[in-house]
Amino acid sequence: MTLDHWGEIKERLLKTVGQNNYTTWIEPLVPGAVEDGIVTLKVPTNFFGNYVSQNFSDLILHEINATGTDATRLNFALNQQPTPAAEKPAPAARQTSAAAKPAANSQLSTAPLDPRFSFDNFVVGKPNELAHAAARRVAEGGPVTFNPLFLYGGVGLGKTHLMHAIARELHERKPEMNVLYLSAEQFMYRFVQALRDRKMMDFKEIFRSVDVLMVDDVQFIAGKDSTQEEFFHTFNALVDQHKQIIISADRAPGEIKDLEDRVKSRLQCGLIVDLHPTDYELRLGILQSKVDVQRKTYPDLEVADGVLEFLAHRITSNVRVLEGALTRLFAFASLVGREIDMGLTQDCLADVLRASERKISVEEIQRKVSDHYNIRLSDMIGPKRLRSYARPRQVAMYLCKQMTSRSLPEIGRRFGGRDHTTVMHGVRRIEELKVSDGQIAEDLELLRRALES
Ligand SMILES: Nc1ncnc2c1ncn2[C@@H]1O[C@H](COP(=O)(O)OP(=O)(O)OP(=O)(O)O)[C@@H](O)[C@H]1O
Repeated sequence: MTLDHWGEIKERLLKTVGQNNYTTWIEPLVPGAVEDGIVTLKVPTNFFGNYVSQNFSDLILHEINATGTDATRLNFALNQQPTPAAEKPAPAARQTSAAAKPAANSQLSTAPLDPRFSFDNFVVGKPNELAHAAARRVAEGGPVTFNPLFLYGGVGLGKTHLMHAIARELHERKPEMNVLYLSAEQFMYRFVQALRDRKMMDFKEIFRSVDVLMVDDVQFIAGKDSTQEEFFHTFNALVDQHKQIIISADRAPGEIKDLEDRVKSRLQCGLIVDLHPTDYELRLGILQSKVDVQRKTYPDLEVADGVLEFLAHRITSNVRVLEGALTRLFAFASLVGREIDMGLTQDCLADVLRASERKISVEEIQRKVSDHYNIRLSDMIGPKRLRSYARPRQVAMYLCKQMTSRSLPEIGRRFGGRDHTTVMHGVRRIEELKVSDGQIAEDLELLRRALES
């Protein structure tokens, strides 16, 4: 039996996966036989089949069933005859490797680029300005000055956004360049696949033929010895040829556990830049820019004064959460036909607000800070005015002000019943020192990370 309604199934998938994913991953599929609930789909390469299987098989199964065929499982088989769709490189591949060398081009597929992730809609503020500037520089595609560019930062702070923006910009400026963007997980996956299919020569050729290699979330290969080894060789081969490498991770190379020293030291050779946790101004800027995007879908919805400021103040965890909150707010407001004001925000985002409230407590901050400076908690909170206690105390007050929604008097109360002016003085002092004293800036950064992890 063959699969009926493939056209309709594809149309439904287009709606769920979006145009980009559709053209790259769904369009080239060719329906085959249906036997005992197993639907065969023909795919142009093994890699392609595995990617679709991992990412879209549930959806595809769902849509097949929705159009009346009883299907329990998908089977991906190599398509022996090239299909019109498979003959063309997938758009995502074209996006980043328009003029790839012929030998590599037929095999070079790259992770799809998210159309929302461009430099135009990346909001720049103090915490990310360096990372942004470095990303812009490599996106010019000029001579390689630092190799690799290593971007790191906590969850949801824009690493993937910047990586996609670089790939996109490189493609636009230098379409002849062969740019390969993929996650470290995909790197490993393709490596393992090549080993299994005895295609290591092809694998090496593909990876060594790129002009720019971009690997997202490199911490993923920690502890995976043979993948690390292959990554190391790929890395060296490309650096020797003066090809640009761009890497992202959730922490600095030296802090990635179970990463071989030689890989660490390679990663440390270039420029390492850090996406710092967002500050209030950046969060507000991001919210404003995301409101402009939402307005395209909901032109009639107004956001009352104070709502964005409130969100920027309260949701400090990461940009993804902030973005999700705003999307939910617009969808909810349009459903219930209400204006987006503080009342609606509180109703609609109660869970998010509670979670971010719960996230970091004054006590946690006090504990982390006293551990960090190796002093007793009671000394930090107590009355002693020795500098070795007073400075950590001010650091802790500063972090409480920044990372919790507690007021100055409340913070004062929890620091041994101090007055709010003492807290204010402490916060100001740390703000000054943050600029003039590298050690304090570093301490704050480490503490903030530890608290947010
Ligand atoms: N400065 C920014 N301007 C606009 N949007 C941003 C900014 N920073 C992050 N975002 C948005 O936040 C979301 C999360 O960003 P992204 O996926 O790049 O995070 P990440 O650092 O790669 O996180 P993860 O560690 O989970 O992989 C994305 O939708 C991204 O567009």
